Amino acid sequence: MFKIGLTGGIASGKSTVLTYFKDKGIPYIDADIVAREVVEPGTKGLKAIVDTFGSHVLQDDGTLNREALGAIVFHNEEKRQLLNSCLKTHIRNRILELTSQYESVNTPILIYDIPLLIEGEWYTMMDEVWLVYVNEPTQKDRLMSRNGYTKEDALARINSQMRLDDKRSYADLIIDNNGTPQALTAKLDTIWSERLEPILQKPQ
Ligand SMILES: CC(C)(COP(=O)(O)OP(=O)(O)OC[C@H]1O[C@@H](n2cnc3c(N)ncnc32)[C@H](O)[C@@H]1O)[C@@H](O)C(=O)NCCC(=O)NCCS
Ligand SMILES: Nc1ncnc2c1ncn2[C@@H]1O[C@H](COP(=O)(O)OP(=O)(O)OP(=O)(O)O)[C@@H](O)[C@H]1O
Repeated sequence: MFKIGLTGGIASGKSTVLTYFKDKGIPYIDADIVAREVVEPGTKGLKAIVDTFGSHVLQDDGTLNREALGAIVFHNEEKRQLLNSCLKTHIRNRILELTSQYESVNTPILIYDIPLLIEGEWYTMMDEVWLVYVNEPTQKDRLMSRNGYTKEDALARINSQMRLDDKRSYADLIIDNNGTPQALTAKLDTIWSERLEPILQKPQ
């Protein structure tokens, strides 16, 4: 199974790139979805968060108050590390479990969308790392308009991740997404025909 680790920074365009390949029928694992699964009510992940941060990060219905927790962890490095340690093992185990399931049915290509692929050292298990790259002003503008964040909130989130420029040296392929959506699609068409179709055409 050919494993592609798709990464970038917050709002750099990973989901947009992933959607292109999803539409081509390529299986994927989305770490943001896994990170939501492992904090559903009744999970060990949610218990670890409540034990660490207190029950005020829960909503009345017992689900995680993501906004409240985000407001804490994206403005405080130490608290963010605490959150990471609450969830790291649960996220890791679930991603490895899903990987085995895809492996067992001879999936030819699996794409992992993992925002913290480099920081979390996931890149070591990938055959290729693809970085969706944007410059910081574009990243900030897209994040502000997608999430309605203030400039300060957008920068707090961007600064809580490794700089995109520092991620470049880990990448086998850099997908520049500073241009228009049409320019991105044209790049993805080339990647599809030059890199992925040949793998799919090989006898499995
Ligand atoms: C703090 C939380 C509750 C905020 O939730 P919210 O719905 O506002 O954001 P969402 O989960 O959609 O994440 C948006 C983006 O923030 C970035 N991000 C999320 N967690 C982190 C983190 N711990 N460190 C740096 N960036 C992060 C990622 O780029 C992600 O794509 C949530 O992000 C969370 O539970 N994070 C910890 C889990 C984690 O590490 N996720 C990253 C995937 S491996
Ligand atoms: N080339 C582009 N031109 C203009 N807007 C774009 C482009 N690519 C993506 N966007 C927009 O930028 C925002 C961020 O993109 P996307 O959600 O794909 O990023 P992401 O890396 O998956 O973010 P996150 O890590 O927060 O999940 C979205 O609103 C998306 O529609």
